[in-house]
Amino acid sequence: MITVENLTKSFRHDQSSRSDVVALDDVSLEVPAGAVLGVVGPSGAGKSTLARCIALLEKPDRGAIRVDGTDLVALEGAALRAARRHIGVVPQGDSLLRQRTAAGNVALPLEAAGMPAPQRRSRVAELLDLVGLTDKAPTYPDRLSGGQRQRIAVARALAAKPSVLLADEPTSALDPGTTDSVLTVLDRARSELGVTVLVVTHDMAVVRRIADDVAVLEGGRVVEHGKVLDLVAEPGSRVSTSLLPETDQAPAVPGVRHDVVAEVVLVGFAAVGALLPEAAARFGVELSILGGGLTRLGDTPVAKFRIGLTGERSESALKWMVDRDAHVRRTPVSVDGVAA
Ligand SMILES: Nc1ncnc2c1ncn2[C@@H]1O[C@H](COP(=O)(O)OP(=O)(O)OP(=O)(O)O)[C@@H](O)[C@H]1O
Repeated sequence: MITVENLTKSFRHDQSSRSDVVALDDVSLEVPAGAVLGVVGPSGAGKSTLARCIALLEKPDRGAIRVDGTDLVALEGAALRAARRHIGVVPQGDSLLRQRTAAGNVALPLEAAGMPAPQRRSRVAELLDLVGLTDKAPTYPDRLSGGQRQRIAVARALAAKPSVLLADEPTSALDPGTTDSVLTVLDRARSELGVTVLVVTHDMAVVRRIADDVAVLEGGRVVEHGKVLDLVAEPGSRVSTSLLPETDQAPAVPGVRHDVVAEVVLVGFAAVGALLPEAAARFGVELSILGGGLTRLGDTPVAKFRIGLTGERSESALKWMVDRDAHVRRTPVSVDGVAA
C-alpha cells in the first residue's frame, strides 16, 4: 500500500520566468495494496514528479510517502537504499541498455544485489516467462519492438521482487495493439504477484483497461481521486466525461412526450443487462433510450444512457432504479418532452 500525505515539491525556477515552479502542491492520495492507480492530467501537472518522489529519485520539500507503513522521506543512507529495492521503476522512454541482451537487462538489478549466477538465471527465466518473452532472452534491444522493450523494462523493474511498481508513461509512442501487451503485463504484476502499481499516463485508455483507482492532477494538485467505478458514476466528473459515452447528442424524437428524462449510469453485468427493461415492465412505463451507450472498464461493463420515461408511474420506476444502485440524474424536460 502506498500512502502519500501532503506532498509538496517546488523546483528552484523555470528557465523562462525564473520564478519557482510548484510541481506538487499538497498532494495526498492512497493506493491500496495490490491495486493499480492511474495518475492522469495535462502536461506539466506534476505526474512524473509524483512518481519520481515515490521512487525516491526526488526529495519532496514537505510531506510523507509511506510504503507498507514506512515513511520513506525520513530515510537516509543504507535504509534509503534498502527501501529503494522495494520499489520497481519503469522509467519514461527507452531505458534498456543497448549492449545487453533482453535477459542481460533483466539480470541487472539481480547482479547489483549480488545474487549468485544459478539463482539469477532461474529468476530471469521466471521474469521473461511472466512478460511472455522467453524466446527473446538472447535478443538485443535493437531487434525488439517498442512493446517488447517495454515488457523487458517491466520484467527488470520486477526482478528484485518489489512490493510497488511505478511506470511513467509506459505506453506512450506505442500503437494500440502493442499498448495492450504492455498493459497485460502490468495487470499480471498486480494479479499474479500482488504488486501495488502506479501508472503515470496521459492516455485514458490505460485507465480504462487496468486501473482500479485514478488520480487526476492539475497544476500540481489532486482534483479528482478515487475508485474508477465510483468516479464514473459522479455526474460531470472528469473521469466520467472522458471514459463514458456521451449522451448530449440525444436525438429528439418528434412528437414524443416523456414525463421524465434522466441520465442513468449503470455499473456491472446485472445492472447493464436487465435494470432498464425490468423497470419498464414492472411499472408499466414506456422507456426510450435517447442517447449514450455501453462501454467496458477493465472487466466491468458500464452504460451511460439518457432515457425518457412515459407513463403514470415514471417517477416510481426511476426511484426503483436508484434503489438498485443505478446512478440517476434528472434532466429538465422541454416542451416536446425531450431533454433540454
Ligand atoms: N528538474 C526540474 N527542474 C525544474 N522544473 C521541473 C523539473 N522537473 C519538473 N519540473 C517542472 O515541474 C512541473 C511538473 O512537471 P512534471 O514533469 O512532473 O509534469 P507531468 O505532469 O509529468 O508532465 P508531462 O505529462 O509533460 O510529462 C512542470 O512545470 C515542470 O516544468
